Amino acid sequence: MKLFVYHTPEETPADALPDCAIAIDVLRATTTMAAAFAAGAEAIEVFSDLDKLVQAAQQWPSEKCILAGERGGQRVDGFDLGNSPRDHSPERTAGRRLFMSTTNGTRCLQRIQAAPSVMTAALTTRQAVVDKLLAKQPETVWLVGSGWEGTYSLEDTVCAGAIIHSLMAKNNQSFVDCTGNDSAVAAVALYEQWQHRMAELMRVATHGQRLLGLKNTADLDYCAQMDVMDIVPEQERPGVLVNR
Ligand SMILES: O=C(O)[C@H](CS(=O)(=O)O)OP(=O)(O)O
Ligand SMILES: [Mg+2]
Repeated sequence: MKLFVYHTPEETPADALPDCAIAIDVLRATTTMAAAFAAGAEAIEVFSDLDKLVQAAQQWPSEKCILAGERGGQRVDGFDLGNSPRDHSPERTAGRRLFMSTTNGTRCLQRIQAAPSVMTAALTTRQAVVDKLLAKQPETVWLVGSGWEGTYSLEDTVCAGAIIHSLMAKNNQSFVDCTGNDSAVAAVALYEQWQHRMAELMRVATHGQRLLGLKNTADLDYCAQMDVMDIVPEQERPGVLVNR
């Protein structure tokens, strides 16, 4: 298995696809997706266009649907939820279908949706993702950070590094065996530097500072947790994720 890290969706090669592509948006879309599945969501449909999202949701009984939309870090007016993992509970989410749009995570999933296998990862689900990769053994894996509006986000790359770090340890492999590009090596170094200080890293990261500006420290601490959920959202068809 060779792992390639791309800091943003825009960095991925236009003329190639891996066997498995993994979207990472630690703050907060892929952390929130895992939280929704942990609370019993039936599926998550992702959209970049809010009008299309509303039209798709109208095809379902309203009691089955949750409209989850975020712009500028805040809930979209008229939507049920924004993009907080703490919004999800079995009472609110179990058996329901999320129709979701966020600033960066949605764009990342759309960029990789043609890959034969597509998953999402977060720090909360790092070990579950590693175990899934060990079971599936894809030859090539892209770990794609969602970044922020086309620029690099520290927390996404540290999550990519955490995944590679664990895979190398479990397989007893060297960097040469496991990493496919220089960004993968750098991501592991970043993880090794911060692995015991994830909550601090969230506060150093510009994305974390944006959320702090919105007085959202609780989401930062939630998203900084490592290996707390045995959930791996996987693409069933383009734009639709399920928890198999
Ligand atoms: O809701 C989020 O955390 C971000 C938007 S912002 O950076 O806070 O404005 O969206 P995401 O798609 O999860 O990066
Ligand atoms: Mg983000």
